[in-house]
Amino acid sequence: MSIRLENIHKRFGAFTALGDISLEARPGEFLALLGPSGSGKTTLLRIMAGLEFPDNGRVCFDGEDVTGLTVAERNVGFVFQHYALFRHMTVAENIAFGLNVRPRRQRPSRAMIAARVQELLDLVQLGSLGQRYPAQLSGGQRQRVALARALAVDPKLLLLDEPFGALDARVRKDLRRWLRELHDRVGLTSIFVTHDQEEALELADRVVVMDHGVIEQVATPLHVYNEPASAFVFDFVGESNRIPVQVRGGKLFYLGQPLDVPTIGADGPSELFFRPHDAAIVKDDAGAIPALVVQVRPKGAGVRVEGKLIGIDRPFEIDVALDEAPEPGRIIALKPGHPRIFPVSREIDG
Ligand SMILES: Nc1ncnc2c1ncn2[C@@H]1O[C@H](COP(=O)(O)OP(=O)(O)OP(=O)(O)O)[C@@H](O)[C@H]1O
Repeated sequence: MSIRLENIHKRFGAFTALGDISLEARPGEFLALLGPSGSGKTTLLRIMAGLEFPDNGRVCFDGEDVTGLTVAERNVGFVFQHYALFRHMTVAENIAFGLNVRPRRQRPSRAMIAARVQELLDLVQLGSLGQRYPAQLSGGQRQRVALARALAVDPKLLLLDEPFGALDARVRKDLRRWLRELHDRVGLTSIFVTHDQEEALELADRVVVMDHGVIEQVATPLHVYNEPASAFVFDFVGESNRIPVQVRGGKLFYLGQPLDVPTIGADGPSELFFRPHDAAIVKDDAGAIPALVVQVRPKGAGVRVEGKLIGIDRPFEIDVALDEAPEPGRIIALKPGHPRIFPVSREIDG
């Protein structure tokens, strides 16, 4: 199923939670809504589910306008972090819930429901735990039951709001992979809310980066990481160093000195961004950025060098090979690789 949002606006009193959101998820796609707390991710997901209604705009499923339909009429599956399992019901009863509450004429027979529950238990790899109660399961197992419950009604669209938020890092990572496989196997269209960039980049076909109720960028994980559309996206989707610079006549200046960095962009105050693993320590300090090394720590096969930029007292982090590790206390010359330059804007000031 495809889902299309057209010019969605949502206000809570005088506060605009969603500006003007237009977005499309293709059939079978796995989309991640990524953004900081309060950026409007959950509100957007609730609007798709039919738990919240927009002030303006349309929600279409497979081209059909469903904006006015309730959650019960939309047949979507959803898993919310705080949408807990029913404690007084067994795992099997929890999974069967959505089928059992159907009006009599639409309800499958008891035997069919039991068979469907077993099929879902097998799918989420909890085959023999149907008679347990939620309190007798681990957090990760509970979230898998919540997923099975969401899938019981055969939704074409699965909406997930930080479903693994409360779990520890290891379990989270395993469940993430498992969820992606499940999505592919069942042939769903899934939309996943997270504020964790690693989760979004690892799971999604495309990432929707949101801030202050608007979409900053929609692109594949590789594209948002390597070609971020704004300073906000650069900062939010990975580790970054940001340095205040001036663009003048196609050249870049840092504290009045020219930097040996290719520049495209309009004249004016700007910020230079680069990732820690894209920087090098160079011998020649002409055109480079002087920095004081404070700490050197192991990182992967190399080291993470941390310290302060000389002249502006701003921290930096770069990753270099072990045999290039500088001594703490030394002054080095930094050369950014794959730099991006953005004019100074609201996000950077903020
Ligand atoms: N029912 C409501 N009444 C008033 N304001 C609301 C309501 N629901 C959400 N908001 C506000 O709308 C904004 C967006 O909230 P939303 O929950 O969509 O953000 P989010 O990106 O999902 O954040 P988080 O990651 O913290 O869950 C927030 O500033 C929030 O306080």
